[in-house]
Amino acid sequence: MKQILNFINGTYQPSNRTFPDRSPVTGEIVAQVHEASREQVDAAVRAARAALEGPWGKMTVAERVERLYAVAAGIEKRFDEFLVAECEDTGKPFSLARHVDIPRGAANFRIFADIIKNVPTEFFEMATPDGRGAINYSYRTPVGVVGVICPWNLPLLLMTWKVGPALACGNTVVVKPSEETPQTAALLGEIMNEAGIPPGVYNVVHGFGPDSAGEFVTTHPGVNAITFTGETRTGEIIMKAAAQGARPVSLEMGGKNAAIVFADCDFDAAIEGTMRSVFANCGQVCLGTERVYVERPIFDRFVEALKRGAEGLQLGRPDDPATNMGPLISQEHREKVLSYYRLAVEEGATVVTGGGIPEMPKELAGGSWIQPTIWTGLPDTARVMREEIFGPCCHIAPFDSEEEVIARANDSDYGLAAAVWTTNLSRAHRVAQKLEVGICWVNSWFLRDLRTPFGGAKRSGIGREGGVHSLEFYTELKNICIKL
Ligand SMILES: NC(=O)C1=CN([C@@H]2O[C@H](COP(=O)(O)OP(=O)(O)OC[C@H]3O[C@@H](n4cnc5c(N)ncnc54)[C@H](O)[C@@H]3O)[C@@H](O)[C@H]2O)C=CC1
Ligand SMILES: O=C(O)/C=C/C=C(\O)C(=O)O
Repeated sequence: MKQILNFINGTYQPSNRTFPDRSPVTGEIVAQVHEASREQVDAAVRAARAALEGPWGKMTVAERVERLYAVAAGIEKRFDEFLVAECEDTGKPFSLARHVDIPRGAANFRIFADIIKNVPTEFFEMATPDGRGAINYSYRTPVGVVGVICPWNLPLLLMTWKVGPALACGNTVVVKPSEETPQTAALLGEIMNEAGIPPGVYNVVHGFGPDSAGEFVTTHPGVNAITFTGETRTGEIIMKAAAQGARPVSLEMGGKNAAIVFADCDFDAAIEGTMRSVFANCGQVCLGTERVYVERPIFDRFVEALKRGAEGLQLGRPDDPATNMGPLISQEHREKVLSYYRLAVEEGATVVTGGGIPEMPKELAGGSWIQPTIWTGLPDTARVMREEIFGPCCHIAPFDSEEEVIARANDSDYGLAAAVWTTNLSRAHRVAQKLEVGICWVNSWFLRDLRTPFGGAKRSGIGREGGVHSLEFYTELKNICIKL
């Protein structure tokens, strides 16, 4: 059986306790994961601290950048290994991971290497009473040891989205991958060694949240800052842990994202984009759409077309080229999503399609498969309309005016992302500016320029990462004032 080890101070380390890594596709155990003890987490944090003082801390930006390029190249060189590991853990189709997860894993190192090379600094001249003046300039230093707590939905993509900028800024990291998806974070340790990243810069500790590696990392006084993606309730717990020592947090959390489809949209593009935003990654994307609002004149046509699309999705093994939807991450998560499928009916929804468990071939029957599902007929007050489900499902509601739909889209505790579909340019700007979200796509979805700010409003998060915004979190910005 494959063993997934902790990666501490540049070496792979077993531990006394293991837990199973199950395939969401078949339910079979694919590996045993070594759960880091409190002492191992402490060793990882101490290694990360020591690395700050060692060769890593002494490197020039140019030297760091060369190594980050080598990490990106290392991922690309072993692309297929990352692909297989990621799909084994998540069950997602190869076609998705090949185009999104693995290339982004490499891009996250390359882009932040580029950014750190080119980052400008502020400079202010000032007058002084003696007439000689003074100058001020800002100077960035690493924040220190960064705790990186990751979810399971886009494991390599989201982990490297944090580790890339953290290392570019000269920090060291202790990564806690999700217990569901430990493989690619562990594999990345080999790439780090091959790329000449000194021991202790990148550490990986496996385990769970409470009373396990997640809690040990976030409560460790040697960790200077914590970045997290996952559920809002977990983010709140981590924020409390970070309060001890007044440590900064970057939190990217849940969403209940709306898509707004105006009657003047490019209909086919809106259907294609909404298909992706609802069903990609089996609906397990924090940016995904769970509430679709469609202007009344095209409502029936839209519901019919999305239904056709959902019913055309091919569920199957990740390596089957025909597959375009995988299973949910686990039986436990499927139980959660199915509880919302039942709740939708109890709350009075009309089930347009789906609503249950699909029939799968015998060899896949142990997987966490679920039907893509569409509802209509719920009031905006229904729990299904207000709580994050994180599955391949959406509710479609008609609307009659721009003001009405903006108010309904904004009527949410969350504020992560939105998609607006219209060919009216003025309306696109007007609506996008009024939506209470961190990211608004117009006539697209998940079109990502990594230099742009990324994060959520309201209960969807705190802070922005991406481009120079990541530098705000991963560096201390110091002002140096020199009297001339
Ligand atoms: N919006 C998003 O990006 C995501 C949302 N979710 C939602 O969250 C639900 C729960 O999924 P989980 O994987 O359990 O998400 P989670 O938020 O509980 O877990 C994310 C990470 O946090 C760690 N963690 C959990 N509790 C912790 C604690 N007390 N201290 C430190 N670390 C802790 C976990 O081990 C994991 O690495 C899902 O059903 C889904 O609805 C899950 C993944 C991503
Ligand atoms: O950075 C991205 O492109 C994607 C981010 C997605 C999430 O944060 C998520 O699904 O949790």
